[in-house]
Amino acid sequence: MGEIMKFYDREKELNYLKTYCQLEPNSILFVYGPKSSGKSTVMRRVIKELENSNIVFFYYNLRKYATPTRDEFLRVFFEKSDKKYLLNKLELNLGVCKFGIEENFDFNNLCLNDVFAKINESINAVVEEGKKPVLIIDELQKLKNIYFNGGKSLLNELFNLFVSLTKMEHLCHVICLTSDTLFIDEIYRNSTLKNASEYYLIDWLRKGTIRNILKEEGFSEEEINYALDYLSLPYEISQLINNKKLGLSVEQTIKQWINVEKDGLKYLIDTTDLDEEGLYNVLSKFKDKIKISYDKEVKKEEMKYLKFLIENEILFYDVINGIIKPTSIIEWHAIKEIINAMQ
Ligand SMILES: Nc1ncnc2c1ncn2[C@@H]1O[C@H](COP(=O)(O)OP(=O)(O)OP(=O)(O)O)[C@@H](O)[C@H]1O
Repeated sequence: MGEIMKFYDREKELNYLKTYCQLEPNSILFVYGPKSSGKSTVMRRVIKELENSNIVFFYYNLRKYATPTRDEFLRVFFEKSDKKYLLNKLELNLGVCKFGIEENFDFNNLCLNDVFAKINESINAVVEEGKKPVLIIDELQKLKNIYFNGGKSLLNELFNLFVSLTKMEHLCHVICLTSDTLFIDEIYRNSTLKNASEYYLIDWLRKGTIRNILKEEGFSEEEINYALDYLSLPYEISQLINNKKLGLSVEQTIKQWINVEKDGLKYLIDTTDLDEEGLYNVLSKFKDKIKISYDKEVKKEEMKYLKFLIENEILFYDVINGIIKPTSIIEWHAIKEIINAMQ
């Protein structure tokens, strides 16, 4: 699917990530950003554009799994084979790899040390062939609740392994993608990862980019100027183009989107146990501005409301830059309409 679709300009992000993959591994990279900002799409594009380089990508996409169990994790990450690494059949059109594990390996009796030894062997096999291994995990936070014998948390142990592969041994890049920003917040405060990780934000599309795309797609100057006040995410552009073909005006499409978000937000407020006033107060912070500073504008007692809105993907919390904003500009307009209706 992704391959037929148009890819909208992400020049800066592509260059950053492509260059990053070719530098010596030194830290774990966390790629984060608002919901649907295009993190996976950019990453997959990076892999495609580097397909003829000497990089071997181990790419795992956990998006497809609700919450993987320990067994599912093992089956996603490893495949029985006499090779140390082999093509990942779940991602055939990307030409990425997966760790190999001996035929007689007993998945049921694996301990974490065995798992990590296997990962190390695969990565070293790549290095010995004179190639560069890069490990990418999309939606890493889904491994959060997996435990191995002795109650060891898979994710915590993985972080230790990742620090060793990158910062200590400089063997392999580790790139983790997530749109769960409360998870990024946890990671940011995790002591194992202090001074061992970097963060890269894939944010909304820039206005200039959106303008160029709409121009190329034959939208009028008037339509473009209208749309620029509302669009921020790549899929909104594709949908706007489709809707135009289907006879809907730019204005109609955008009004519908805002209504959908408004409805969703109202439902959320109506069905939560949190008190409405607290929620509205927090939402009111966005009345006249699109982003707020976590340091300066959030009081301790407001945190539970903010957390609720972040968990439900109404707001996006960028811990690295210390700001909170709606997940999209459409969402911002929905929030403003809800606050205005209150008064
Ligand atoms: N640069 C782009 N050009 C065209 N379409 C894009 C681009 N980036 C993203 N999209 C489209 O936007 C949608 C969301 O993209 P994607 O899944 O990559 O976002 P994400 O940030 O990884 O999402 P999530 O928040 O779910 O992790 C997809 O339908 C994708 O095809």
